[in-house]
Amino acid sequence: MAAVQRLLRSSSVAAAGRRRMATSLAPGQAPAAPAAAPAFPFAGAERRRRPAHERNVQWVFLGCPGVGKGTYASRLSRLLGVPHIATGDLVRDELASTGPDAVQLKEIVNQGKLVSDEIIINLLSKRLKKGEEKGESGFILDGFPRTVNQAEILDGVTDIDMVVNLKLREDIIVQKCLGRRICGQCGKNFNLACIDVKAENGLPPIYMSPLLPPNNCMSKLLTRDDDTEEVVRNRLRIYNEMSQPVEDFYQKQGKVLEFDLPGGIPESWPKLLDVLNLEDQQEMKLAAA
Ligand SMILES: Nc1ncnc2c1ncn2[C@@H]1O[C@H](COP(=O)(O)OP(=O)(O)O)[C@@H](O)[C@H]1O
Repeated sequence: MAAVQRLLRSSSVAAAGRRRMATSLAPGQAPAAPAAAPAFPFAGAERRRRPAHERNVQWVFLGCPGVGKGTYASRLSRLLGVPHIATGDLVRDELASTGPDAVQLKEIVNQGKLVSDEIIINLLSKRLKKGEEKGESGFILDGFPRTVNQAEILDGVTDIDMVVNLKLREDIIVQKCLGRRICGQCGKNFNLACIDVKAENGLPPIYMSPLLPPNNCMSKLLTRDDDTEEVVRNRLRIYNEMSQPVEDFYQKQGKVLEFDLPGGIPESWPKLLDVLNLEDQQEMKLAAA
């Protein structure tokens, strides 16, 4: 598999995830037992849990709205040959449909609130089922779980190897969210914000260059309806209230890899690969060219 060839270093990432987990458990401490889970419509209790050596990685990306989960999760998914499943994208697809839930969903999303666990689990189940039928193995989840209830449900049906928690200062996150644009034609994401924050109060400086679109996308750029300052601040408040406990949930299982973003993609990507014990051959070829 191309993805496997791209992994130069011998240790598998899933193993790295397991090692990390193992080292954070106290000697003799048993891993937390999976919580009793409400039904996952497709992946019920009867779904077989595949051991890590029989499948690809199963990772979760956590972090505030706009921190860059989508950017790094999709890069890693290409590198590892696993699907990047973003529940925000599943919700937006549903919004764009004429399905019965679309109008009600739009109202919730545009206020920055969370969609009900039932709806989101239903969307995710459908996506996972479709993938399984196509022979997909492993995943990187982005935007799920966002509540402890969702995390417990997920734990009830599958094993998560590692949780990558991306961190960035909140004032920068707001600027980044307000700079986000999507091309209405090709669907690619861009960011017009140029973040240039000087060192202060013991915090390091941060520079993030804008991610500008090519000329042919420039006139087709759209802003998400939920990327206004008021809604972004509401989403951050909801994240701190509902999703912060998800970090604690996985911390207790010893699965969390904390990653403070040092800057934009050119600074952050190689560092992230380094802590994950991965190398991106493609990128190295480009750099050497
Ligand atoms: N796991 C989830 N639980 C509940 N609602 C979700 C979930 N994932 C996505 N949503 C809904 O979709 C919206 C957009 O999600 P996403 O694209 O992940 O946004 P963000 O940029 O805030 O990370 C959220 O504000 C929320 O309304």
